[in-house]
Amino acid sequence: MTRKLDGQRLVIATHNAGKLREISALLAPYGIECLSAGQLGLPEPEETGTTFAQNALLKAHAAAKAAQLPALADDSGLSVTALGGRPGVYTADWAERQWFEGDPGRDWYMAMGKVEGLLAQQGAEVDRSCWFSCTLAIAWPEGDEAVYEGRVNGAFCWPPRGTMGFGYDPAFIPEGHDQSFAELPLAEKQRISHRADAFAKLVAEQFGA
Ligand SMILES: O=c1nc[nH]c2c1ncn2[C@H]1C[C@H](O)[C@@H](COP(=O)(O)OP(=O)(O)OP(=O)(O)O)O1
Ligand SMILES: [Mg+2]
Repeated sequence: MTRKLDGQRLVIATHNAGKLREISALLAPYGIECLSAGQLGLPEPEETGTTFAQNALLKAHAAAKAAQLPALADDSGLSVTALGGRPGVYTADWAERQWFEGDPGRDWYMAMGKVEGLLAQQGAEVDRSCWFSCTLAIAWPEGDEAVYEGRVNGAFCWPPRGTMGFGYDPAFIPEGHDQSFAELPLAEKQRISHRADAFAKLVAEQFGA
């Protein structure tokens, strides 16, 4: 049986401000006090896994152990069909500035441009379909764990559009919409996103009857 959250406090084991905002909003109706990894001064573990689940578990266990509280981590990324699912688990790495110019920090525009560059090599008629994946992992200090996976399909658009959201949002148009995740109101992203899909499964198991 999966362990369930029984206390009020939960560490949100992410150093990404955009994720923290979305996860805190998704948790708001459930009376959970969210403590962020940044707020607690927790280190950012190296993401050595080769799957979203491995990385999410690694981040959740590291935070749970360090804070001695249950912790929720999110590992996510964008997979492009015509690129064989890349960048996938390596989506954040593609945005590392040092990858481009030996300079720490992240540059989403450069990373989206790298995806576009690889797609453009395949010609104007290239399949632009892609999907965002999100794996949420909860870990407890005693070692228990729970994993929830979500996905949203869409198309990679270029040039990027919109100013809301974070990361690759300006280049992603979810299926059934004409606007990118960075143009849609946050409430709509929170209804259909990969994170929302994983979160619905978490809610059903953790907070369900
Ligand atoms: O809704 C999203 N909208 C736009 N971009 C997104 C989204 N969800 C994930 N992404 C991108 C951001 C990052 O490049 C990668 C996740 O990488 P990932 O390692 O899971 O997160 P991260 O390093 O930014 O923060 P942390 O590990 O501290 O949670 O996928
Ligand atoms: Mg990361």
